[in-house]
Amino acid sequence: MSSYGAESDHPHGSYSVVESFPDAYDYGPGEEEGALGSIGSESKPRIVLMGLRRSGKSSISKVVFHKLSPNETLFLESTSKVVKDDISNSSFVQFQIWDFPGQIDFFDPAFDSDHIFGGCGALIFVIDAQDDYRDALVRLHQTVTRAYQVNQSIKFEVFIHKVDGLTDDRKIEAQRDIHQHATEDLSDAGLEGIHLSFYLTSIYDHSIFEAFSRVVQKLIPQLPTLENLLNILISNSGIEKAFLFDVVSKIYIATDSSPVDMQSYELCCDMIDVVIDVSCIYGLRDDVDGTAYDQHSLSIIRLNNGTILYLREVNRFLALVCLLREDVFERQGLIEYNFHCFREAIQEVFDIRRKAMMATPSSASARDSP
Ligand SMILES: Nc1nc2c(ncn2[C@@H]2O[C@H](COP(=O)(O)OP(=O)(O)OP(=O)(O)O)[C@@H](O)[C@H]2O)c(=O)[nH]1
Repeated sequence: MSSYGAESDHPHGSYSVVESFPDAYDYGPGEEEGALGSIGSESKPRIVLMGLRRSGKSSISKVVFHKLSPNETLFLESTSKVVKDDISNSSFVQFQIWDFPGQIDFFDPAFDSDHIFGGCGALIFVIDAQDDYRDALVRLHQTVTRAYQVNQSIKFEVFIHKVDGLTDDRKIEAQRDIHQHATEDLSDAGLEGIHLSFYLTSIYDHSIFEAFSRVVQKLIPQLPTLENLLNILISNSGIEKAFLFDVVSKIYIATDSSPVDMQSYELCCDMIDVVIDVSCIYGLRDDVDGTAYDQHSLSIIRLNNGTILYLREVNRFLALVCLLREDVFERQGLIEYNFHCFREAIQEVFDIRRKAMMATPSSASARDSP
């Protein structure tokens, strides 16, 4: 079973807001229908992808948000224009990704850094770890200093990318080296206050989804509330680990506060694929319009090591996926009860946000726009 659909099959994502550089910088507020009503494109948090040519920026965006198979990225053409991509997968994960061409010139007068960095929530800088990365470090420094001058609240995220080609030792060495040089360059420039986060990523495994999850989480104001709710759920139900997933992108928007290990995350991602694939094949009725994921979506998978994977629909975008021991699952009734309380609490978080958005003039004007 494949988890990848053709780009046009993507159920929620909208793509291809391609505008030519430099005209790309002026565009009016668009409208996007999300779970919370219409949200103007400009009011969505923006994630900017930058890095040298061929570092893998477009591949990351396509694999994570458009279900492109990693092998198909081999045929991607170099980006010559800024590609603005509205991500509206879930009511929580609503943002824009701007994919910049590698050859972008900050000193070009057409490069309007106030506009680009002003509304930017996170800047992801992609470094090809399989290549000589000295030039990339210079560009990283230029990018970060320029962006910081405009907007001091940007989260700077460095993806040390294409690590599938490296041994474990070389991965650690590359991370240490890049971390050291990047932070030294900043402190030499008197910018110790800038915090960079580093991630080892590859489109050929789950690391890119995990890294993107952590970037997106930083842009979700409700994160502490969600984490708290998950902590309460797991401690009262004997669950070992719980993730709140955006089903379409497989980004986890929150997890409990115990550390995340990649194996658990991969298992949960695979479970979502299995549930969606099986539902697509056996769960859809010919006579009724339906989706593979709905309020009836529920799955329990027993592994041969005494672990249970448990998936429940939370709302039409989000799923709770948990790992727990088989003996704990004997108290399934308790888990079900706690889950219902959890789902209601999540609904309340949504309601508060919806009311807050209705009350703010900017969202009201976005809703009123034609
Ligand atoms: N091995 C490996 N190759 C990757 C990975 N990600 C991307 N690539 C390859 O890197 C090449 C360049 O990828 P692109 O996504 O086009 O790079 P880009 O940064 O958008 O390039 P420009 O548009 O020129 O700025 C493609 O052949 C991808 O298949 C990865 O994680 N591992």
